[in-house]
Amino acid sequence: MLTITDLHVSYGRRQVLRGISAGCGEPGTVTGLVGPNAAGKSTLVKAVAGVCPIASGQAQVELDGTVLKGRARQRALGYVPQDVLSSASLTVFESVVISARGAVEDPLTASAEALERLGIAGLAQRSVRELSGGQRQLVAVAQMLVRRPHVLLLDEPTSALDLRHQVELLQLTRQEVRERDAVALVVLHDLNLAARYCDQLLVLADGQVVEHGTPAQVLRADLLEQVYGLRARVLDDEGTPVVCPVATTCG
Ligand SMILES: Nc1ncnc2c1ncn2[C@@H]1O[C@H](COP(=O)(O)OP(=O)(O)OP(=O)(O)O)[C@@H](O)[C@H]1O
Repeated sequence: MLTITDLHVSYGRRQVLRGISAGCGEPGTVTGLVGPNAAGKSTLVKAVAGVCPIASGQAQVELDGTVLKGRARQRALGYVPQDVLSSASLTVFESVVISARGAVEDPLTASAEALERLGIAGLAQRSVRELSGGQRQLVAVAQMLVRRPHVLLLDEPTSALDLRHQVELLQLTRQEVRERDAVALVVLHDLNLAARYCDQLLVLADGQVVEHGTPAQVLRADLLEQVYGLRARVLDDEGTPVVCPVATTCG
């Protein structure tokens, strides 16, 4: 379980997160973190991942009734940052094995399995440096998944992927958390993918939570207008909301 309580984060004197509180779902669920540019989504994920200092409040990770601290907390977290830059002169397989070390019993087998699950086993012997943006993004997810974290933190994991790979990655994320009773917090800009593959959505704007609920509860025309300044119709596809922007004079 991941529980965020009254979390404040500042960059210098600039307050970016202003009292975020949210429980990120029951075990086995995916929470989509959505909202406009500069809302504070990446900052929230970084604060939970422990890579950006928290001014006040907390992001508590609980496993089997115990609140995790220190190294145990870090081990339970898996983080894929927004920019997966790598200049490492490693092969894909080596980079995943290094990530797996210390986290799983058999890093070689676990790494091969992770690459297989992501459909990138064919890249195993390629140099990470030579990969395309989308391939690199999938390798970064493999490096995270291979550690079998309890809390998966993915910051725009689909930004470089084609539609098929976006769908497959989100399906895999959902399958992974369900199989292992883990939780995932996933930053997404595509509201229709978020609606389809997330159990709940947390909407941030200007460093605060605007709405939190199931996709059908959250994705309403009035909310889209309020948060994004976007006129849209929201259709219903057998219980899943589908956002259709209304054409403006320039569109
Ligand atoms: N390292 C930093 N130093 C100073 N300000 C920062 C830093 N990182 C982010 N910010 C500022 O914090 C605010 C929130 O940024 P953040 O990246 O968390 O937003 P976001 O919701 O993830 O945006 P996007 O959807 O555009 O990726 C922005 O105003 C940004 O300029």
